[in-house]
Amino acid sequence: MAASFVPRALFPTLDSLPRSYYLGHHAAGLAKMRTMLSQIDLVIECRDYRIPLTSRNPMFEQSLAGQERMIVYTKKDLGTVGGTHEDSRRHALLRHFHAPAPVLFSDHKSPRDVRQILTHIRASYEQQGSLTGSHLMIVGMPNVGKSSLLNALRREGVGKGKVAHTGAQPGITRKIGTSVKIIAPPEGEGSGGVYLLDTPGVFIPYVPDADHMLKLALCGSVKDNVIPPFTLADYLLYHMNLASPDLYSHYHPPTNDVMPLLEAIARQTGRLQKGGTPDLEGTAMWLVQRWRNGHLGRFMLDEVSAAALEQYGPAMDGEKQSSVNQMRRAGKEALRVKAKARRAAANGG
Ligand SMILES: Nc1nc2c(ncn2[C@@H]2O[C@H](COP(=O)(O)OP(=O)(O)OP(=O)(O)O)[C@@H](O)[C@H]2O)c(=O)[nH]1
Repeated sequence: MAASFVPRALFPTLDSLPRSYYLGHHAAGLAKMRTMLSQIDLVIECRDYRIPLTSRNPMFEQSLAGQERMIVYTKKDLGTVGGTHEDSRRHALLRHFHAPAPVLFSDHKSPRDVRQILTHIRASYEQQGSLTGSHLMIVGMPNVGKSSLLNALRREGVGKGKVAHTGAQPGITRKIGTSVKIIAPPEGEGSGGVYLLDTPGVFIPYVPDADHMLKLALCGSVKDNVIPPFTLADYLLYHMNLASPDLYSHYHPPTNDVMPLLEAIARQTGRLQKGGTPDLEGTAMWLVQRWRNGHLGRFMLDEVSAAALEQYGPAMDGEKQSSVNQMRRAGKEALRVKAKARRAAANGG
């Protein structure tokens, strides 16, 4: 690495970025989730490990108040190389932060991680002693890995294959599905067992500022057409430089300028348009996708420290409360628009 290279300490504030992100079906999903909570014994709340703070949603937390829940930090493998002292420190802080709710960390491809989650689920089920079985709901931001976890729990729990669709774009799970069995009833008992319900990405990301929006977009919780590809690639470059410019040294020497990096990658990987000009936009999305798949470094986007968690503490300040109200209003408006469109379609336009 060039000794003189100094990474940007801050990413420039981008006032033009959209700060709210809203999908109509989220509102309907959230409303439906609320009506179903009374039949749910345990909520499994998935959060993206790389953004433990940014993935918070006060509105969602309000809806779950008083519900027994378990927090699962998904995509652990993308935020860390694993097994370091730093990981243990971070895990301890997050466990303390969410107490008394149990906190687990998962890579959906790790049978060990999935079995640990199953052990907690089983303990909760046995404690309830329900004869009719235990009903769980899995919730979390779009694209956080809910369906992958559901499939993994089912695979490890009852040895059955994939039921829920997974995908690299947010919003794959659109309808609240039926429940699937993940733990069989005890031997000799016909009824019982543990059933898990998949929900759509009802955990609408809470986006108070551009930095939140960029992190959510980089992690794939916001559709890729919301943030311009160059902005997203530049934001990734900013984080790669903070982690280590060696991450892209194969393509370019350390730089704070994303365009020459994209051009170098486009040429080296053959991403060229007619006439041989580099396809910079396509390369920007390819770069982001490479990172999302763990090929350009595994690092956190949120710094997890006691002070940062304190700042994000459970108390909701005025600003957050007003954001919750805004989201509620946006939700109601989206439902009104949808209902109007349906009425218009029923009346023949
Ligand atoms: N590396 C890694 N990738 C994961 C993990 N969990 C999920 N993914 C990937 O993340 C993407 C989204 O996963 P899904 O399970 O479809 O996410 P979802 O929360 O059900 O998505 P929505 O349907 O949009 O709400 C897929 O490409 C998965 O392969 C994980 O633990 N590690």
